[in-house]
Amino acid sequence: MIDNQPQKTKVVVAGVNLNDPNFDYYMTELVNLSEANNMLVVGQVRQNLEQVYGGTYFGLGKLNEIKNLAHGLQASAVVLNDELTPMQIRNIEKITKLQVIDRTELILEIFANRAKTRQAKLQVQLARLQYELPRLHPSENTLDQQRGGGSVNRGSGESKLELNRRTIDKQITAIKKELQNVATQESIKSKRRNNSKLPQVALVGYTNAGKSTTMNGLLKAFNNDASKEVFVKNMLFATLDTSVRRINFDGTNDFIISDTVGFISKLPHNLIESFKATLKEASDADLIVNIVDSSDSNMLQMIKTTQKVLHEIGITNIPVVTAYNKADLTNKKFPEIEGNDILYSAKDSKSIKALAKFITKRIFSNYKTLNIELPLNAGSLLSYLHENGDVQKEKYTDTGILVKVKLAPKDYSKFSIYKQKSE
Ligand SMILES: Nc1nc2c(ncn2[C@@H]2O[C@H](COP(=O)(O)OP(=O)(O)OP(=O)(O)O)[C@@H](O)[C@H]2O)c(=O)[nH]1
Ligand SMILES: [Mg+2]
Repeated sequence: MIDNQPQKTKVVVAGVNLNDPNFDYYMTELVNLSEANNMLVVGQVRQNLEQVYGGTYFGLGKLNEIKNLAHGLQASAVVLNDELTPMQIRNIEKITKLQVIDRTELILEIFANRAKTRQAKLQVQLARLQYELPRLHPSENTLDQQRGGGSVNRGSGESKLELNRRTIDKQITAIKKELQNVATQESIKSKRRNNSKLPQVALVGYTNAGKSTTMNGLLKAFNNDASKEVFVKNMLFATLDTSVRRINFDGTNDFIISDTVGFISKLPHNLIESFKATLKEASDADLIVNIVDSSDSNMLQMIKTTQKVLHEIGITNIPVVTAYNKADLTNKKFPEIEGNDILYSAKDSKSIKALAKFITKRIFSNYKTLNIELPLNAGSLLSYLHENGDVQKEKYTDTGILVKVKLAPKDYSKFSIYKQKSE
């Protein structure tokens, strides 16, 4: 049989611990990320420091330890747990004679390999160029085919560097423009959905927690259309886009459900920025379902990571429920609901039904009826209510417009200032 598996690159992972209680967890993630990038982790090195060395990140003794370990184990690269400065990377390469890959570059590379749609590809390309731009260096000039060292070539190197910068700047502008076009098309679609008044539920969470499997389980049980199913795979960042489906769990209440890109700690800032359009469904949601792999020993850190990323993308005041998935891999009884938590397995049909009920109850129980009096000249507010709520009564009086309307929580708080004094 022919082995089609590409040869794995042997690497050593290394990190500096600045007294961080989560350091072990970050190193575990780094190993998983390296493996997701087709690398074989053969060794680990760590150094406890009060602060990193400005020029070399690690101390010199530690760098020699990394060099000797890697050479002994035939590793060709060292993967580092932080985003390093270009100078630190160059110095470590010089001292260790190893290829140096920092955490940001590693994540960008995985995303680049996984991206399938035009939007995802553009988003990753943008983040990569933004990462590379400040890292251009005269001696590492990609346009300069004949690399020359020393002072003789410096002049030409610098002008080529300028040229390189301008080329990348131009590429960045072009990609941003194209992304804007894609985003406009997406936002038209999303506006159409918003105008249909349907509540939106976003499945979010740590990568590989089972968001897409959950989405498929729900679609299979309640939608019956196999063509609507999304991609599932046991690997980090299987999903890099947002899939949106209309669904109905109880025969009366339709809503929109979305599955999106998974999270991990220390997601590169540029990447989050570039993926904001993809994450828009989550920021517009009425309910966030944080899906967690309950069989993983790092479950608590994974929940915290998701909360942190949600905060970074500006999602702070949307109700969140936690769905503890993969209960079949634990010895706990499931499905089980407790307050805003559910323990379930996306692969178990009884669980999927319980999850559907759990979600339906939470989105629709949040809806409230409000009796308000709008000013007579507030026609635009009234049309907003017609578009976004269920207007049950509307009466013009001498002093204003009396309206009885059923609203989602986000609109409820906006309109409570118009509350009728006496009802
Ligand atoms: N045993 C078990 N495996 C599950 C369950 N849910 C999901 N999985 C598996 O977990 C792996 C990841 O599932 P996905 O649904 O792709 O996870 P995801 O959260 O969408 O991951 P990303 O898109 O990479 O962020 C797959 O191999 C699934 O088959 C579950 O309830 N039990
Ligand atoms: Mg997925």
